[in-house]
Amino acid sequence: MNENIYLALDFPTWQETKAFIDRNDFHGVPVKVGMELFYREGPHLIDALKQRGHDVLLDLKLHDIPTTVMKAMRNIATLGADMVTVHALGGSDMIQRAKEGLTAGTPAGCETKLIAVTILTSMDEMIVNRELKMNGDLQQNALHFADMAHQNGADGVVCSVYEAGKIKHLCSPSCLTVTPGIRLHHAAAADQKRIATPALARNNGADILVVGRTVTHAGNPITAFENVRKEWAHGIKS
Ligand SMILES: O=c1ccn([C@@H]2O[C@H](COP(=O)(O)O)[C@@H](O)[C@H]2O)c(=O)[nH]1
Repeated sequence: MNENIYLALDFPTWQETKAFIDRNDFHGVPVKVGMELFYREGPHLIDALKQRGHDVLLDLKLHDIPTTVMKAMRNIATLGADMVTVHALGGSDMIQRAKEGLTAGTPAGCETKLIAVTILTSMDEMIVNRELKMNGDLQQNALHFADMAHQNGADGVVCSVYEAGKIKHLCSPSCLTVTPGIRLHHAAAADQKRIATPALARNNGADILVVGRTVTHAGNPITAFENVRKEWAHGIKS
């Protein structure tokens, strides 16, 4: 069952990942694979997860010169992930070439969607304006990156819950909004800055939730995941 809730498999090894999935009966749940696990286990991991019935968001956040990204994407396309990420900060040419590589490498009958990261949810105005010296409002910058990525071939964007509805309004209802930084009430933000509950994500019109530590570090991951599902499906009953 795909409810568009992707569980972030931020574990060091496949052995630990598999043990977590099996222990909590998260079989067939859509998953996000990031750098930590992918750099340890390599490309065969994607096939292993697909064989076990998981939809896979491969979150490698490519950001390099356009030719390098195009060639990397041509290889990534053969892995069979459902979505793959690049940084929008790479610019319009990089995004176009990423799409070109993805299209060229994708086997017939398969599809891997290209998703562009706008502004990381671990960043706030302090970082964006004062450290990175980006001008203007964080949200306006995120919307601009989303629009640029969409116009250059991205199928969707990674953004915080706070930008999701606005991005869909600006770009297109078909532009997928993938939202990390999800926390259940009272869960620690840790290194995230723009966090939100599943209920707010629902209210703000996000398409896809990425849930990591609010489930994986919970005392009871099954209950935590169930609570995410309930809020995402029904909001919070007052
Ligand atoms: O802007 C972004 C882009 C990607 N991520 C990734 O999502 C998960 C979130 O993990 P939590 O434990 O729920 O904080 C993680 O894998 C990040 O690499 C993001 O958080 N923000």
